[in-house]
Amino acid sequence: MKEKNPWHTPVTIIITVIGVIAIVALVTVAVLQNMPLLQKYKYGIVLDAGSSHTSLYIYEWPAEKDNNTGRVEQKHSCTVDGPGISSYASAPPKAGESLRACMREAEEWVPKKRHHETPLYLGATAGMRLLDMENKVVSDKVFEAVKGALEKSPFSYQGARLLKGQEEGAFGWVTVNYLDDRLKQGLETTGALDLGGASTQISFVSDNYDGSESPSNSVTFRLYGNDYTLYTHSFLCYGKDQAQRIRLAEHTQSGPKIVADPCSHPGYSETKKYSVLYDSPCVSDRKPQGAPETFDHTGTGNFQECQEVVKKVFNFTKCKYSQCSFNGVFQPILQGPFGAFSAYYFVMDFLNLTDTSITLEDVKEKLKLYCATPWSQIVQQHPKTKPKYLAEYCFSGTYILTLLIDGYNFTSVSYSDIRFIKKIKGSDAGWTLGYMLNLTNMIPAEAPDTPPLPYAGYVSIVTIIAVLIFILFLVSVRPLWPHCSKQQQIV
Ligand SMILES: O=P(O)(O)OP(=O)(O)OP(=O)(O)OC[C@H]1O[C@@H](n2cnc3c(O)ncnc32)[C@H](O)[C@@H]1O
Repeated sequence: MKEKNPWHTPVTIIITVIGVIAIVALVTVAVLQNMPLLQKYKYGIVLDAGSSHTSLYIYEWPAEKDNNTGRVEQKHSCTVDGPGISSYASAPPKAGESLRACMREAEEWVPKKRHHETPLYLGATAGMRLLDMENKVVSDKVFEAVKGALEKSPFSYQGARLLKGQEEGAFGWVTVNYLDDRLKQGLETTGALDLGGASTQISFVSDNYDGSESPSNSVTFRLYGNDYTLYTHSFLCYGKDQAQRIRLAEHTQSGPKIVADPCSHPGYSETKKYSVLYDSPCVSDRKPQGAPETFDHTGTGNFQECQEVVKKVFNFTKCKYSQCSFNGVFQPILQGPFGAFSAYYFVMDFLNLTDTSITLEDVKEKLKLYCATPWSQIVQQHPKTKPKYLAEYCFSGTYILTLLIDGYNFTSVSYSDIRFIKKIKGSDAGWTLGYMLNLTNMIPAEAPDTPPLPYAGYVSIVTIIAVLIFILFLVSVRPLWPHCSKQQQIV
């Protein structure tokens, strides 16, 4: 006699098989329906036409995300050979030609099938702002030349324009905070310090700034459901190249033949043209009368004296607001942290001073030693560095410290809130990404709705519920089974 297993009846087997098939089908459909699709990307290109040079940035983001809410990252950058487009004032068509190599590179980096839908922007900054002030006709010709070159590309050309200083500052702030994920998460924001060749920008959110005092310094944003009133100011002529001109103009008011410069290394000597030094709207009205054609720019390498000379670049006498930075410009109380990029980074990185936990006293001591180092030794130690940069690091470091401390009122305590940065998560810090995010509406005003569960959670819950339903079903039909009695069967 063998006891027959009640589960081995045909009805039970059929129900079980159907149930298992149903569970497998349900889970498979749930998994397939929600499986991430093969990643496809969209692209955007921005050209930063700066005073010293032009850079091209290619950005990429996942194509399948709704409302373009996927994370945007820098895929590639290309530095255009030669100077900034404003330097082609005497030969505007060359400004357009200069972009050709980087545009060709972009065609290789962006998949061909995406070319026609990839937006292409060019934004020109302080170099073109100065040229525009100096000679509007010529600056228009330079713009025509670059527009002509960009229109010929296979990308979706969206325009080349002059950025306002305020836009440059605000979009730099957007970039830094977007890359740091501070906007999406509604975290306290980071201020942005940008030092270019011809202008410098400071942008930050301060609890004691609501835009009512000096409204021209305020920019308001609503991003991911949060409102921001940003303080921003751009100082034209206070980028490091133009500040160097203003400082040298102070030295050369009497048109001397020899200029003994405390901001250049001892032993440094270079013959320079007065016409070149004063060829900028930042200094052209100060050109000394009856000066010789050239002067000998020699170095004495004295940091303290250099600091004194650099301080003269700023005007601290007048302020019609509750508080000012310099030149009578309103600035609310600083509120950090801050990210300092472009020339702030290039210079402080070269001088090994990006670590802001070093005290300001130590930073000054290091600069003092660096400025006093003979020029021959500097050249020998840095054979690969561009001589133009090398000759100016003592000035540039001194200028950065003076701008931050005397100009913007950073103290020995708040100085440590500054981070000198080049890239954040692989993307360059600068205005270009913020500009593209804004023009493509990629940062929504309201926080996008997100599914209540992540993908893995969703699949797990569907599986568990399916198994539970099946068990429940089996239990509920059990009394109907024909051979489910506890009696033994005689076989
Ligand atoms: O914003 P604007 O004012 O138009 O200027 P830009 O766009 O040309 O300014 P960048 O940020 O590209 O560069 C800022 C300055 O840093 C200089 N620079 C670039 N690389 C450098 C390096 O490695 N060392 C020192 N200086 C550098 C450059 O010549 C500029 O004077």
